[in-house]
Amino acid sequence: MRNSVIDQHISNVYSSIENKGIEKNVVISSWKRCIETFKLDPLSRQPSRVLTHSELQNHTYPIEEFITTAREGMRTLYAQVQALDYVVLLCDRKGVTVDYIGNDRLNKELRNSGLYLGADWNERHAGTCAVGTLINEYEPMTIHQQDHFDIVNTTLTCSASPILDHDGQLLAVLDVSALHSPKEKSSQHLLLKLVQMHARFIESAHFLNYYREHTILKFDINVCTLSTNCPNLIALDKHNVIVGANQNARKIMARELGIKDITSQLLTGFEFTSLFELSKSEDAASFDYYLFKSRNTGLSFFCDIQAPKTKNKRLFNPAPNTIHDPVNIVAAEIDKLAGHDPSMHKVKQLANKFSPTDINILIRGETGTGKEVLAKAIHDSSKRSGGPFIAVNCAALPDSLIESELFGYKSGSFTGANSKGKSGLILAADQGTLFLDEIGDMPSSLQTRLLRVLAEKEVTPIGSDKPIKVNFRLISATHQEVAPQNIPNKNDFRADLYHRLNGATINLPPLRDRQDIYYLISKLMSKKSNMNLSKSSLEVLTEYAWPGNIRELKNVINYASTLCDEEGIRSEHLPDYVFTRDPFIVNEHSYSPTRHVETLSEEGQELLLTLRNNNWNATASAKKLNIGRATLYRKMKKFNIISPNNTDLTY
Ligand SMILES: Nc1ncnc2c1ncn2[C@@H]1O[C@H](COP(=O)(O)OP(=O)(O)OP(=O)(O)O)[C@@H](O)[C@H]1O
Repeated sequence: MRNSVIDQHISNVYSSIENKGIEKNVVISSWKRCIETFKLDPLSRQPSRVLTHSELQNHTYPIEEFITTAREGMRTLYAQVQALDYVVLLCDRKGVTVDYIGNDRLNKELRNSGLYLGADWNERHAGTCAVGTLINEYEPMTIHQQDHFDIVNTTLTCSASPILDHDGQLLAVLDVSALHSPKEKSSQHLLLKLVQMHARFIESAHFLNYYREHTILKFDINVCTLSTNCPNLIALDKHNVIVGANQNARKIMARELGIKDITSQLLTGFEFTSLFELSKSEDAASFDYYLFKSRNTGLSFFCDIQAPKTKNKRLFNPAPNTIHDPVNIVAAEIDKLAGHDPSMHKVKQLANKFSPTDINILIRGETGTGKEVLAKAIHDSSKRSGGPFIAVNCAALPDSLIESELFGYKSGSFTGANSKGKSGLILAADQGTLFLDEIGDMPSSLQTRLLRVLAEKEVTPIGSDKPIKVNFRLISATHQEVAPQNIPNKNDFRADLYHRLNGATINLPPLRDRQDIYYLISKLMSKKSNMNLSKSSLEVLTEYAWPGNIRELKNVINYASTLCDEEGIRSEHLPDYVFTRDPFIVNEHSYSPTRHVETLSEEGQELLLTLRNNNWNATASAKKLNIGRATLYRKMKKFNIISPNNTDLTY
């Protein structure tokens, strides 16, 4: 940056805070705070403060469900500003970026400038900036280029709007920012309006989600807004007592009651009919709606009544779509697979895109990451959902049975066969979806047969010469690398079959890389009534590496909920091994093979548990198992068990 620009900025900052006569504005008040309260230096060139993964989780956990709700609004906003290279940030009430949508192409620059997930935009660290200054001033604002306090931020432009909760308190901040923009601040005027509008959408979505188990009155003077983005919302309990109202409805009620403070608790607890008179509309154009009239001011409103949703149906579903964006709406079956996590967001987008098609999908991911659950969600949201979903684990079937199980056989075709014959699992999937798990374990002779079925769309049972037409969608899964070009020495997976299976690939992230573990825990715990999880046990579960992924998490939740009392799960109810930070050496560059105790055979489980109980000491473990050390190593290799420290046990 040129020296003259820097000098000008510094002189502006210091002269304006000293100039008593100058008109007070939010930027100058903020500069003053930065110097006098936060003791910041505009020349410090502080790199942006970015939280670590676990620090960030402390900010995302408490508002996990809200983040999921806000996502839809962020996406619609991003769709409108993307072409101009703006990014969308959602920050919590402390200024930490808890969600982010931006252009991958500019990733490095955006990260360096703090326009990224985990960046802390609190004024205390970042100086004057739209998010941080809004948190202090409580009003929508644009902080443009030289308005920023720290010299490193003076090329940015940021426009932010508050998102308030149903008590009128600051819940989050929605922001759009860009690395470069025209010099004039007025160029950002429309962007600020856009951000404010989307902040209101998100507030409404959050309100509707929060009060989903209550009756909700959507009302307005204008009948047209009732079915889209209704500005006024009131929630009633089953006795018609007002339990919540959004900002606009609070203003209307405050007028009605003659109360000035719209954040006041006084605005709830009234029986609705003591304030308003409700009747059915007689106007033909709006006969679907009710009318209500205020008893004091005489104002009339059209009203739509939304009945309470049942608990189970809505729990953890994102907010109802107050924002209409048909292209981006993710099918509910797919959406509920994950909470707020960037890589699962991509998975959901891909699954949503491919589910209506008949493209063959290959799902890759470590054991227990939810490959079958994803395949079922794709099936359930596809046009084949009325048909069968047939799941076959190729690794679990012995080679001798897999052919007859899959392709079926004619009566008397081989010794031991059922005398009536069997139609086979491929035919059972007719009109539905066939899910072939562990496809990498399919014997090579059967790969050729499967390829033929896929190419000709007909199956010939063993012992028959009559092919039968079959119509199914194939989803396959693997925890290992099957792409032929990536395994030059492994020629037993046919390249032509690989290409046929892999119309599209979806990579499922391992649980240790996901940011929505809290969502998954809540989801798994919601099946147990009134179950709580203490903060310390949540921290333990967050730090653990989860080699067995969601399957292991599910087992741990089941284990702990069996041991715990009515107060819920505390650390002492968790199994010992989750306190180990690094239970296995996990190779991040390949699909790690089965290493989790529950996924091993009985022999493997015994071996793993003995090693764990003997602190991975080879001599002690071998002695306990009554085998030699060489046999111990051989067995470890067989079951792919690797010591956490990998030094005392080498092969
Ligand atoms: N999104 C999810 N929400 C809740 N439970 C899940 C989710 N995904 C997976 N699970 C649970 O985790 C377990 C493992 O899931 P699944 O069988 O789909 O994994 P997988 O990757 O196919 O495993 P494998 O590779 O061993 O076949 C199951 O009990 C499943 O119910």
